[in-house]
Amino acid sequence: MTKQPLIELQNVSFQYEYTNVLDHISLTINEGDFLALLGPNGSGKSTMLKLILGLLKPTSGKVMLFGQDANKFNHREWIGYVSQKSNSFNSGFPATVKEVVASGLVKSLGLFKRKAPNQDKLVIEALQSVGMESFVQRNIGELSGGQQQRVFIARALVAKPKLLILDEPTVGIDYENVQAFYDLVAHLNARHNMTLMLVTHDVDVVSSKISHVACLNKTIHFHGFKDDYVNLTKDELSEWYGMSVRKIHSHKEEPTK
Ligand SMILES: Nc1ncnc2c1ncn2[C@@H]1O[C@H](COP(=O)(O)OP(=O)(O)OP(=O)(O)O)[C@@H](O)[C@H]1O
Repeated sequence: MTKQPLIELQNVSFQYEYTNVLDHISLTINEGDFLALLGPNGSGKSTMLKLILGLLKPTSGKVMLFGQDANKFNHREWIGYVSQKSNSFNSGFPATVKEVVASGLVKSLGLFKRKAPNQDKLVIEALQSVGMESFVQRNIGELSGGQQQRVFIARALVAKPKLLILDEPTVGIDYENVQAFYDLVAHLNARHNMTLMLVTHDVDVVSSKISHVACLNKTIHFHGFKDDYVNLTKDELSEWYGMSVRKIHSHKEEPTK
């Protein structure tokens, strides 16, 4: 059975003023994929996300979402997004976990529309899926960074998206919680067939979970299955990136002593 492409970038270029940031990018993400988008600082990852989220328009080329031209795409609720700084609310922030998660329904309901009849149920279900239902009445600022991150995943999940985009979601979270976080998203991918696009500097920690890797540095230097990425040499990667690259450990490799 052929999988539906959810995101297609067709020969997309983008420039800010005079700076060419993305150069003839073609990339397809299919239903069920778990793609890690890797690239050094300034390589264009956030710009690419903004093009996918409809916040920027390509200078040339085309963005297709769920088979439709992104300009005409009117199902934004199918795409969940968790941004880089979703886990840094301080303790005085005046919103409960319930309110934060419910705000994720705005996209599908419209800002000034009435509360969905089943809103409370949807909020609890979303919190259950990230193991945070017992925190529903708590203030978001009282939670740890890792707990806040889970709440923001629930906020992205409450509208039941088909595609979840995570932009460096584990910055500032300790190692143990990072592992738990990736177990959670891998579960969403494997059990709920949720398509995932994860933007990161470091693929090491997710190596066992992802299905595909794309390496971006203004152009796409590699896009393929994770196992093919694992078999690339360090030199190949460094040449493409123009810098030294940390490599994910293949299970075949001996651990370093
Ligand atoms: N609004 C803007 N105006 C002009 N140039 C910009 C703007 N936003 C980003 N840039 C430039 O575009 C390039 C790509 O930036 P982008 O934020 O997409 O990279 P990134 O891969 O997400 O980086 P990082 O890993 O540091 O977040 C950089 O050179 C950046 O300076």
